[in-house]
This record gives sequence, C-alpha cells and structure tokens, in this order.
Amino acid sequence: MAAKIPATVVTGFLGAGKTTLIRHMLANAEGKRIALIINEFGDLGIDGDILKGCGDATCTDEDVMELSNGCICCTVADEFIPTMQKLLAREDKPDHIVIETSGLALPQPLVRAFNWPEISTQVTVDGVVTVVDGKAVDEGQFAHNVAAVDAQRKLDENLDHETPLSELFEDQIACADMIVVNKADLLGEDQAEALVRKLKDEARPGVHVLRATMGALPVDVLLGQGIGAEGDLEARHEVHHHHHDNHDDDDHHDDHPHEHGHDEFESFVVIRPEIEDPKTFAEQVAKVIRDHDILRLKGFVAVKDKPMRLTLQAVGPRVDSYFDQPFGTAPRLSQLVVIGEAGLDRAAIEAALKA
Ligand SMILES: Nc1nc2c(ncn2[C@@H]2O[C@H](COP(=O)(O)OP(=O)(O)OP(=O)(O)O)[C@@H](O)[C@H]2O)c(=O)[nH]1
Repeated sequence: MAAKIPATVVTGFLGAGKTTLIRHMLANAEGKRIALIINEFGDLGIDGDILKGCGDATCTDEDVMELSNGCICCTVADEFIPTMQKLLAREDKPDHIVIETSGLALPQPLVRAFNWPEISTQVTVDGVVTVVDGKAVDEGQFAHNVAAVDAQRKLDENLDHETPLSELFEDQIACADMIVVNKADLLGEDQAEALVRKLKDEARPGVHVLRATMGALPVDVLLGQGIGAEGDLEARHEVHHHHHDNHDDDDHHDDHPHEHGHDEFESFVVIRPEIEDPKTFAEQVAKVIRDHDILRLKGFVAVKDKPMRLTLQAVGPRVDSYFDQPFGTAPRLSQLVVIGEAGLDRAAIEAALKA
C-alpha cells in the first residue's frame, strides 16, 4: 500500500497569524508540493484570496481549496471529507496537505475525522500546529476571567470558570503538537521567555514551543513531525466540549455534536464606498474596534484615485493595511468582515464604519 499523505492542521485563535505562517511556508516550500484546505469564519474568503495570491509555483490556485463559511469541526461529513476525497483522487497527489482551521474551530473533531474510513487509509495527521498571538496572550486576552466569575458565582453556583475565548484557547493548546508563539516582535525578551515557559507547562509533555515573527519558521520544522495525531486523541482532551450546559451526565453532546459554542461568536460583512485616506480610515477603524470590543476585522478597501485594492487587517486594536493588487474589473467597493463575541451592536458598527 502507498504511504499515507501527511496532513498538518494549523489552528489558533482569530488573527494569531495562521495565514501569515502558511504564506511564509509556501514561499519557502523547497520544492514540496503543498495543497491547502482553508476554512474561514466570516463571509469574504479573504485568507483564500491572500494565499492564492502568493504566486508560488509549488502551490497553484487549484491547490487551494476553500470550505464554505462556518466551522470545519461542524461540517466534517458534508464538506471536509468530500474535499479530502477530491484531493486524494487527483492523479498528481500533493506531497503534503495543510489545513488552516478558522480561528474559532476546535481542532479535536477535525483530527478525529482522519479516522473516518473514507480517508483513513490514505492520509494521516502529521501534526497539529497551534499558532498563538503572543501579544494578545501576554495582554491577558485568553485568561480565565477569574474576577468576573467570582463576582457572579455569588449569584449562580453553576457558572462556568471560563470565558468563550479561554475555552477555545485551552482546546487549541491541548491539541497541539507544536505551539508557535507568533508576533514575537511585539514582545520583549523577558515577556517572550515567560510566555514560552507558561505554554510549555500548559501543553502536553514533549510539545515544542517556538517563537516566531510573521510565522517565519522553516518548512522542515513545521512539516514532517510524523505524529499520527488521529491515533492518540484521548491525550488531547477537549475542555470546551464539556462546559456549556452542565449536562455532562447525559449524551446530549453525542446527539448534537454541533453545540459547542460557536454561537458565542458572530460575524457580518459591512460594505461601504471608497475611502479618502488609508491612515484616517485606519484610525476610524481602530476607534470602532475599541468602542465595540471587536475581536477581528479584515477586508479589502477601495481608496479614492488608487487603482490598487487596500487589504486591511485588524486584530484587536492593531490595524495593518497594505495595497495588494489592482481591482481590475471587480467593483470598487470596500468590504469588511467584522467578528466578535455574540451581541455586537451591528447597526452602530455599520454606521461607524460607513461614516
Ligand atoms: N507584528 C506582527 N504582526 C503579525 C505577525 N504575524 C501576523 N501578523 C499580522 O496579524 C494580522 C493577522 O494575521 P493572519 O495571518 O491573517 O492571522 P490568521 O490567524 O490567519 O487570522 P484569521 O484567519 O482571521 O483567524 C495580519 O495583519 C498580519 O500581518 C507577527 O509576527 N508580528
């Protein structure tokens, strides 16, 4: 029997730097033919667009397959397995498959899918790489909200210890074979060192924790771990799965595997006409993000008198933008995906972004 094709799962919270890391990997693939499967939260397919535009000969547009909006762990049967089957049926098979999960996905159900008989004889999970936004973790974004919970526990004994963000983070760390502390450029030496130590303590024994800036790690470090993660799932406990409803004593989760908290987050797209000036608009966006506690905002923006499209990326309060390619025949509109915890004031956010 032919050797199984290795597949690496790249996970990590919204905006941690998954797409950036994969882009660097493709640009430095050293002749390895890598196929990508991308799943994004938010409707615009921005990550796919950025990766397709990478222009690397080892990864053509056909090598990038996008799963429709949603979470990969909820669409295993309908989307993930058929996509893998399509990829595996190709004559010119890839050397390696890389799967970018959405920032809100739980990696465990995806890894479990590799045991499905439809694909299990042909492909194996080489390893799970969890990308972490070092700056956001250092600032406490994923901390258990101990103070708030303690205050509320006085009112409700059964309350979760976790915030939706801390739960996702724990699951993504628990499933990791390698953790990349990204955005090292935004951390001091001591902060970075302390964070690496902390994550080593939290991860399973033997997990490598590496620092990176712009996800720049050699392809041979990221790929070729040879773990076979689908074979040791019990070691990768799922914190998230057990929390939400205190019904651990029934088989509710087996009947409804989709109920694991994605409804705690929401996203929508805002469309607006051209902007006048990128710098002023970035300041406007940063203010909207602060005012409304938006987690992630990204999209493409049309700038008056500029033929190029401006890609705008914001993670928490940090806003980056750069001109990436001409609009060509595409309508000169600005389209932005907004992602946050459920309960965003959509009307106010839309008005503020369109102002
Ligand atoms: N300063 C700094 N910025 C980074 C680094 N890595 C990524 N970024 C920026 O962070 C933003 C988000 O990066 P992405 O690679 O799109 O993050 P992602 O994890 O794919 O995001 P989602 O798919 O939305 O979950 C972009 O503006 C990147 O340029 C880094 O090491 N340092």
